[in-house]
Amino acid sequence: MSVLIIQGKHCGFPKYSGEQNTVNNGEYMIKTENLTKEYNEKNAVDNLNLEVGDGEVFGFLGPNGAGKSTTILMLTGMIEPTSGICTIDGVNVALNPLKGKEILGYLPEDVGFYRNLTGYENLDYLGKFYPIEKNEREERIERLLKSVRLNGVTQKVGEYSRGMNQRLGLALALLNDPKVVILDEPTANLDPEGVLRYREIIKELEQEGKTVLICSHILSEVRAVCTTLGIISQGRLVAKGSVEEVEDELIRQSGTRQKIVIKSINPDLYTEVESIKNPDILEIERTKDGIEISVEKDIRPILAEKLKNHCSGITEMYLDRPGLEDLFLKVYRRE
Ligand SMILES: Nc1ncnc2c1ncn2[C@@H]1O[C@H](COP(=O)(O)OP(=O)(O)OP(=O)(O)O)[C@@H](O)[C@H]1O
Repeated sequence: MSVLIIQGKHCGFPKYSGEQNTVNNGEYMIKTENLTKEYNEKNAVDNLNLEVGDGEVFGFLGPNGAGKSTTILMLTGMIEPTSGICTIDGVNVALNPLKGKEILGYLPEDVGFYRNLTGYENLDYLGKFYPIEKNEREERIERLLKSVRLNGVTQKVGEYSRGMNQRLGLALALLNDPKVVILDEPTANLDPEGVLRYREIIKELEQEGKTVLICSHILSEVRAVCTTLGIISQGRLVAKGSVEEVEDELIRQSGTRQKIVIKSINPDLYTEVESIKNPDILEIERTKDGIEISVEKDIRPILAEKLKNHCSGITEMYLDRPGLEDLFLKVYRRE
């Protein structure tokens, strides 16, 4: 998806109807209700119900063609839903895209800028579309360019590397000091130093209480910065929760076993664990230096508590399960 923010060809905002267009969302900053987008009689997004709370850093994941970009285009008011609604901080963005733009900062996958202007000139020109005083705008531009390490760069954007272009895109997404930030593949073109700085910026946004939705295929990156994750597949939300909860769900969907491995010289360990009645324990196996417990979810704190008085011979206890990337591949390779 290649988008020029504000003036690009994809900015075909639906007209503001003047209807009542805010709803009470409780604490949700991003909310979709039965959000559907149909293309060629097929639902790219299919009755999607998504809720992202105030201050969450939410990772929005899914295999190719799952409907992520289509969802983001609806959240940013760039395309209209076929049915259902989406709100940002209670604002129905399809009915009031201009209000939505005040609340929202958006970094598209390929952000387009004016090639014959510098980074500063681009931000200054595009920043004039926001209701920000000149002095405030200039101060923010200086600060944001410094934040993305582009301060003092006098090159025209046409001479920027892809990474520099993406960093400028992040600065633009934050220019209106948005409550909600949507980032589409924000690290795709960044070098390792750029990725580190990006992570710091996300931490800063989190500390400022912003709500951030990050769409990325780089799962290790998502895992590093996101407090919650959601997985969309065939236009529907199939898992949502903390990273651990989503991993648990993928383990379930993939039929993978996760194990708690306990190393111990204590011969009574097997019997001790067998006596613990916990529905998340599926199977216990003896190994040459301890036991392996197949579990529904990570119950190490419970085991540690139950075993603390009995099994002084425990030398090691760890969870053995595939990471998010492996699980994702297992579940979605067939799609
Ligand atoms: N403008 C369009 N016209 C017709 N079909 C479309 C259009 N945009 C998207 N689609 C279809 O909708 C489905 C979802 O596409 P979308 O781009 O939202 O997926 P995605 O999750 O962002 O994928 P990727 O990870 O590859 O970017 C796909 O089947 C795609 O072919």
